[in-house]
Amino acid sequence: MSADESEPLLSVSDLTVSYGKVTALDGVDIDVRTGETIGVMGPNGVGKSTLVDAISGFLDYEGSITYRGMEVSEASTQTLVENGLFYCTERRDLFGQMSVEQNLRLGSYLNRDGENERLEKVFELFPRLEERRSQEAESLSGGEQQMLSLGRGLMSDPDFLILDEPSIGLAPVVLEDISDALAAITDLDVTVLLCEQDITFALEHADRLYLLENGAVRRSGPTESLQSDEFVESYIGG
Ligand SMILES: Nc1ncnc2c1ncn2[C@@H]1O[C@H](COP(=O)(O)OP(=O)(O)OP(=O)(O)O)[C@@H](O)[C@H]1O
Repeated sequence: MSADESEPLLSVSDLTVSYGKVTALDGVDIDVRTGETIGVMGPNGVGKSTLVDAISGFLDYEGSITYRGMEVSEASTQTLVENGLFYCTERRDLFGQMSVEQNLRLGSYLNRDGENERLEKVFELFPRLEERRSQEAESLSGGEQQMLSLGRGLMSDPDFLILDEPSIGLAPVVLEDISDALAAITDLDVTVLLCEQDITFALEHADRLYLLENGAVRRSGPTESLQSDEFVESYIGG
């Protein structure tokens, strides 16, 4: 069976999420297949964080979100994580007074087998974290905290990594490190859902893109086919 005929790993169907009277997402459909890197694009306030919060089971929603065939609203966070889903939020959620290494080891709390090997891999990807392994997380720069957040995600040995704006607020030189790490992660056959405002970053990494506007999917398709799309061009042009 080719990849296209297989069941999606994640299937979002007619998803609507409201905060009181504000409808943040309105009838969104997204499929992610094993091995793909999917970009979800859009400017501030378009609904990207709402989408990934809902997929990770943190929000009530209408419609359906299935991960490995399980309806997310009916699965516990532990079940989702045990089934390979890991969510790296733009908020990073690090434990500031714990060391870099302790934060990383927390990522593997449900799966200690192979933890030390995974730690070595993360340090290979991010030598700056190894140099700072005993330093408190809150004393890291923004870019280093982003590396730590990504590294902690990898410590869970994920099948499906959800990244909410990994490029946000980073200086270009740090962005290059994050970009290299993401390329290495996708080479490891981890399926990735990448929410991004930075179109250059998304175009570089995603196999397919969904462009959101006002809480709805405005365009979707393979990255190459959207590169010359006039809506995408107008978005790049600002
Ligand atoms: N807790 C909340 N209560 C009320 N409205 C909310 C809440 N969280 C988000 N919203 C609204 O929902 C819409 C989508 O927000 P969301 O954070 O999902 O967008 P986003 O695309 O992730 O933006 P950003 O890139 O700025 O993080 C916005 O209009 C936002 O103001």
